[in-house]
Amino acid sequence: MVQETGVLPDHEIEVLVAEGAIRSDLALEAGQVQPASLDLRLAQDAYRLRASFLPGKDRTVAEMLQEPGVHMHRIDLTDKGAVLETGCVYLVPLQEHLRLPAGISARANPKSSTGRIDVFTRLVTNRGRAFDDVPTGYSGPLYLEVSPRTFPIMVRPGDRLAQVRFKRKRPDALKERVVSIDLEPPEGQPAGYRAKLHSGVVDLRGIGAHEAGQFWEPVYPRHGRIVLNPEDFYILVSRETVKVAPMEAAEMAPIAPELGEFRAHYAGFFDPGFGVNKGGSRAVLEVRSRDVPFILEHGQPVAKLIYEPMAAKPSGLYGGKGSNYQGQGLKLSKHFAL
Ligand SMILES: O=c1ccn([C@H]2C[C@H](O)[C@@H](COP(=O)(O)OP(=O)(O)OP(=O)(O)O)O2)c(=O)[nH]1
Repeated sequence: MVQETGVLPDHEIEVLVAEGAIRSDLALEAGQVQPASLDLRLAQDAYRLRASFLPGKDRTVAEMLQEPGVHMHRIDLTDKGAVLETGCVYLVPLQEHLRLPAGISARANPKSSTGRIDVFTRLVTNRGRAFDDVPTGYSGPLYLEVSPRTFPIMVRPGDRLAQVRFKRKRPDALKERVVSIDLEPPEGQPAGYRAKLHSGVVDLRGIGAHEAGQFWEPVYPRHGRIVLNPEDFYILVSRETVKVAPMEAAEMAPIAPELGEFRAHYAGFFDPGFGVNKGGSRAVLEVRSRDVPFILEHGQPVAKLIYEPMAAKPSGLYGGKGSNYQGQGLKLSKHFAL
């Protein structure tokens, strides 16, 4: 049954494609429509920006890019791809364009695999005054701001770094669940991983092709505690198992600004069906401390999951073919082999 309000499932996203509300230069690929989101694909070039920007209510992104000093150079991704460097901000046009009907808005997030390699992405739209939110009625192109933080990344046209959810009206949250950190792993096992700096390029097409030990070192807590070094990026795991029912979609959000100077996630969408499996699935958390060293303790709340209703049940749920993180415990991104 289709609800008045809620997050659109795969089959309703396909209707948006058929009706021209989602258009793209090339036909959609298999797996691009997920249970409650659409993966967005990089187009053919990338602009190295001097600094991140929002166009503001009177300008398109293309107009902004033409202003003096906004971008430093254009990089062609089409030949052998290109390496995006750490510490730099890039803007990449996406293959997908939107012409949203009244009552449908969209919201983007990095994909989990993107967040897990410490690549920060945000969606930018014409006349946009906020990142990642696309208002109802938006008609125009989409751009992705990409900034690799720890590892340089090799990208090519068609790579899918971010995803977008579509919402009918403004669904009220169904519930919230606090997510806390697990720093008491089984005997002899790490509680997480810390990224090694200056370790090499991560090729986004290289699934399982990178030796984990070259890029990560295991983290072993003492007495259920670790100290986050402000320069470093950590992959940790939730103490709770997370479950998202077929008629729900969840998004991870900061728990409260007063919680301290660290952030516990970059990639926030949890699909319908996630964790609905024997044994459950943990949330993988991307953690970074800002400015000061920070003591993290077992069971400390670090984020919350906000659950929203689906507008209808998806035809496919998370955990089917092509899902990389169902049933996960502590897990690095799919690019690494342990
Ligand atoms: O910070 C996060 C974000 C997501 N997830 C889980 C829930 C989500 O349902 C699943 C897959 O997320 P996403 O679709 O963003 O990842 P992906 O990179 O596309 O992986 P897959 O290929 O498995 O879809 O990973 C986490 O554990 N931590």
